Amino acid sequence: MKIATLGPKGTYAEQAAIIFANRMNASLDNEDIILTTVNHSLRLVQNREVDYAVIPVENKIDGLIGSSFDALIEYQDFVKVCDEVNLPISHVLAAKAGSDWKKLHTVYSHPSAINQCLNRLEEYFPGIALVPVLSTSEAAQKALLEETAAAICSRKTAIAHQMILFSEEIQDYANNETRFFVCSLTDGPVTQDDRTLLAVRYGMNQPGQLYDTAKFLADAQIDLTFIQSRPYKIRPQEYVLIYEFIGHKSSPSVDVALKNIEMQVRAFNGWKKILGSYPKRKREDEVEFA
Ligand SMILES: O=C(O)C(=O)Cc1ccccc1
Repeated sequence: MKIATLGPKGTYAEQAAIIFANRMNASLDNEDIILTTVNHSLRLVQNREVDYAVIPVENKIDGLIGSSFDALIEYQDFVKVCDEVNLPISHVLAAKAGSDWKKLHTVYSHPSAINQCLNRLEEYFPGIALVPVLSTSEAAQKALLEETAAAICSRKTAIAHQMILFSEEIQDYANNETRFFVCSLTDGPVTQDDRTLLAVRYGMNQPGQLYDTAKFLADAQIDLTFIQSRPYKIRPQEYVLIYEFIGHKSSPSVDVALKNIEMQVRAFNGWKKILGSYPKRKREDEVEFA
């Protein structure tokens, strides 16, 4: 099995990919994990160069990771969400061995990780420069090159680089966790505890469009888990709406709602795309081993 995910080595996404491979009883060698960007991971699935992509989509403190949803919309013709991993997250603030926290000037991390620690960082290090990079492990690599920089990353990654820990559990709220989507060329199987992700573009604007979609779901007794809007990047102040709800796309009640939504959006030259159906999973530290 080959899996593409966010790199370089040492990201939380890599941990999620390994957890998913274990769940599938697949053995992974180092070369079976391709460490790259979120967009490129999905492209590798589309081109059949890997079986799965694992991408971060939602953090308990910082919320939905918009750029990952944009990538799912971009690749939706071929790539579907088929599973998820809910990973407990605990960040450290780490720096090159020998650095002095009193001289700290810059903190690098993934933008979501920075947001998860914003209050603490402002309290402990007022005026510090917060610099976003593509991942927490890239942040660690950057911090190692500077005497006055630190990274927000996992404890494991900091230890692997022999860094010193200025602070552990640096996130603003306890019991932090991030949800990752697993993506492949097909949706997940029906498990009776599934969710579906739907993207809707309404086309011509009409009052009550969001209400009508929500009503089709409500009429079919479908429970919404979130609605998110993303910019429709080719026209200013226009949006793609993303709905996540309980139920597999192949269940009869979801099918009825989706057919109604299809008629609704077609009437105004809009579109609807199913981004995938996938089992709802427990947080990994609550999973019981057989
Ligand atoms: O940068 C990482 O390590 C990622 O996997 C993305 C991310 C960043 C912050 C919290 C969870 C996941």
